[in-house]
Amino acid sequence: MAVDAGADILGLVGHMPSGPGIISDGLAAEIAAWVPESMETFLLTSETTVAGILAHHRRVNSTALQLVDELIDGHLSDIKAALPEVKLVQVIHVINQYSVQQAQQVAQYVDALLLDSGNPNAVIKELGGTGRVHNWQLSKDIVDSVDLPVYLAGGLNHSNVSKAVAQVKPHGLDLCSSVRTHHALDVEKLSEFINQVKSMTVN
Ligand SMILES: O=C(O)c1ccccc1N[C@@H]1O[C@H](COP(=O)(O)O)[C@@H](O)[C@H]1O
Repeated sequence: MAVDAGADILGLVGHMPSGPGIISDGLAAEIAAWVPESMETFLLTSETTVAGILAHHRRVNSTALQLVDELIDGHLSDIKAALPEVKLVQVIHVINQYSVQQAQQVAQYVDALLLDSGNPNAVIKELGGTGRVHNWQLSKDIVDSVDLPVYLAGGLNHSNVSKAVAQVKPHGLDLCSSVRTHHALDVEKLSEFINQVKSMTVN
């Protein structure tokens, strides 16, 4: 569905404490093996140890790992050393000025950053898929202060995406809630969003 609608990257959402798009590792592996080679597959993992992340990747075999939480043991460079061919994308949940420092600290160890609106400190952690917009000025500060691709996520939809792109100037966009109906991916909403983005780049 997402391939037909014109998406460049497929997000495969692993086990999460919350969020609408979770699928089993078995299904994620099937999708990762099936998509055209030109398409990237981002495995969203909430694992917080190097061993857990490597094991999750072994089960799915995606082209990239989207780390939606912070590591509690080991280091990002251990993951890179073990999986040099896999793109590492660290999610920064943009909350306050500390988020900008956090982004700057991890930037040297990963291939890209993804700025989202979760709350890892909530009783039930929110690690994405919230449908909420965050402070785009902080996101802009991050884009301006790191030298790697930065994706923007968090509450994006067809009516706010032009403003988001104009303000933050991200490398790419990621979204979930606004292209779903009754929790399932809605191809019409996704096509509408992608067409909106494509018309912005043409104009
Ligand atoms: O998609 C999900 O269900 C999900 C669950 C838990 C963590 C991340 C998840 N997806 C990521 O959430 C953001 C965007 O979410 P939204 O548009 O604000 O709803 C994006 O990075 C997705 O990859």
